[in-house]
Amino acid sequence: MAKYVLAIDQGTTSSRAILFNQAGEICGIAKQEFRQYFPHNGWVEHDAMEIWSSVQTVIAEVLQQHAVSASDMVAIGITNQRETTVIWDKHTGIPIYHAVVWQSRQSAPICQQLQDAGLQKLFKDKTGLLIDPYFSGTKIKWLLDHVEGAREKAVNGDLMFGTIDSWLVFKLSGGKVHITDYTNASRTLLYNIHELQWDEDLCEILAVPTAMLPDVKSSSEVYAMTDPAAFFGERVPIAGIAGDQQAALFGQACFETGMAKNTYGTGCFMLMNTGETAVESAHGLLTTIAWGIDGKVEYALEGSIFVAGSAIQWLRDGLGVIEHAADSQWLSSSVTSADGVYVVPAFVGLGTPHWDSEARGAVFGLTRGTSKAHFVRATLESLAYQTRDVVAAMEADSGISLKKLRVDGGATANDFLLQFQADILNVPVERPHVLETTALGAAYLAGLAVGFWDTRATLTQRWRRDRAFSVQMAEEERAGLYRGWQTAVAATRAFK
Ligand SMILES: Nc1ncnc2c1ncn2[C@@H]1O[C@H](COP(=O)(O)OP(=O)(O)O)[C@@H](O)[C@H]1O
Ligand SMILES: O=P(O)(O)OC[C@H](O)CO
Repeated sequence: MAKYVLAIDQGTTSSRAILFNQAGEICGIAKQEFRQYFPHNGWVEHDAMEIWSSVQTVIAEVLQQHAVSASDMVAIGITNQRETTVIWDKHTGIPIYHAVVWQSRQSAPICQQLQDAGLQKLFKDKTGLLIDPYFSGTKIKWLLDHVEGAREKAVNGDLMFGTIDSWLVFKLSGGKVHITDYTNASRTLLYNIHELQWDEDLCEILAVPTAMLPDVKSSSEVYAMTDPAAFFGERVPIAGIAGDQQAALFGQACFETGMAKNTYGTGCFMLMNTGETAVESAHGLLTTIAWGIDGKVEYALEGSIFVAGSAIQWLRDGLGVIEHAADSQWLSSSVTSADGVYVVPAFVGLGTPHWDSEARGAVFGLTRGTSKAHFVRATLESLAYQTRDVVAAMEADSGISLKKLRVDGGATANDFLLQFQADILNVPVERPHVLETTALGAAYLAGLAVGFWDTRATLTQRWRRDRAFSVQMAEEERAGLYRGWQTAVAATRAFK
C-alpha cells in the first residue's frame, strides 16, 4: 500500500491539505477558503474555530477524493500563516476572541508607545524584528488588555497563546500538546533568536505571562500523535512545522547560504538563507529563523510585503472589476502598459523597507482614458515594484547581487506578473514545477523526521523548473517605470 505525507497549509485566505508521495509529487489536494473579518479600518481577523473546521474539511476531502485512509499517512507536516495570534481557554479549548491576523493593525498604539519609550533597539537586537503591529507580541498584549477578564485568566495560567501551528497541533492532539517551532516563535517579538528561548525582559515589557507560551521545538521531529477522535480514528505522528515563508524556502531547496525565494500569496515574502549567521539588516529587512533541524538553527533575511495577492482579491471582491483572480492576466496583457497609472496597495501600511503602519492605499495617474485593464495592470504591477524595493534592500544588506529569483505562491500562476517581474528586476525569474512549495517544505520537514526521506541532498536533486522568464525590457523603460513607482510611494506616505 502506497504511503504519503500529509501537508496542512493553513494560509491567510485558505486552508489546504495536500498528499505527497515518496517522489515528492502531489497526489491529492483539497482547498477551502474561509471568512475574513474587517471590523475596523486596518483590522483583519479570522475565527480560529472556522480555521480548524476548514482544516478538518480539507483533510477529509483529500482522503476521500483519492480513496486513501488516514492510516496511509506516515506523518503530518504543518505550515501556517505566521504571526496570526490565537488565545484560547486551556480547559475548554475555545478561543477568547477572533484570531488577530498578521495584517491587522489594532496594536499600532501599543507599538507607538514602545517606540516612544526608545525600545526599538532592544527588540531588534533580541528578536531580529522591528516594533510593528505585524508581529504577535503586541497583538497578545492588545487581547489581554481588551478582552474582559483575559489578563486575570492568563496570570492564573488558564489561557494558552499560539500561532496557527500551535492551535492546530493542540486541536489535532486532542488538546494534549501545546508547542510551536523555532520559525513561528521567531515571529512573536518575544523570542530571543540568539539564545533560543522566550525572553523574560520582553515578556515583562509586553506584560505577557510566560505560562501562556508554548514550548519551542525544532522544525522537524515528532511532536505529538494525532488523537484518533480528531483524525479519523488514527494515531499519526505530527512531525514537521514551519511558518509558511520558511517552509517555502525549504520546499524550494534553498539550503545554501545566499539562496533566495519570493512567495506571492496574500502578501509577498522574500527570504534569503544566511546559514548559521543571524545577519542584522540596515535596510528594513527582518532577521529570522529559517529552520531548526538536525540540532542546528539556520537564519534568513526577510523582506515582507503586506499586500500582494490580496490586492487582486480586492479587485475581485472589493471592487468587482474582475470575476476571477486569473482574469488579471489577460486584462493586463490586453494593454501595452498601465498608461502611467500606479496603484500603491498600502491597505494595512507598508512593510519593507518603509515600515510605515499609518500609510494607506493610493492610486495615481488617472486620466479620462484610464480603462479597467490599465487599473488592473497597475495593481498587478505593484507586486513587482514592491518586490524590487525588497530586492534592493536584500542586495544592500547581504552584499550579494541577485542572479535569478525563484518564485512560488498562488499569484505565480500569472505569467504576465512573472514576465513583468523579470523585466522590472532585470534578473530572470524561475518558477518551479511544484507551485505548492510551502506545503512541499512542510511535507519534507515531516518526512525527514520519520525517515520517509533521508537527507536534504536528495531533496535538492528533486527541484525542477517549470518555466524561466527572461528579461525583455530595455533599461531606459525599466528605470522610468520604477522612478514613477518611487514617486507614487513617496506621495502615498506623505498623505496622512
Ligand atoms: N492568476 C492569478 N493572478 C494573480 N493573483 C492570483 C492568481 N491566482 C491567485 N492569485 C492570488 O494569490 C493569492 C492566493 O495565493 P496563496 O498562495 O493561496 O495565498 P495564501 O497562502 O496567502 O492564502 C490570492 O490573494 C489571489 O488573489
Ligand atoms: O498566508 P500567506 O501565504 O500570505 O503568508 C502570510 C505570512 O506568513 C505572514 O507573515
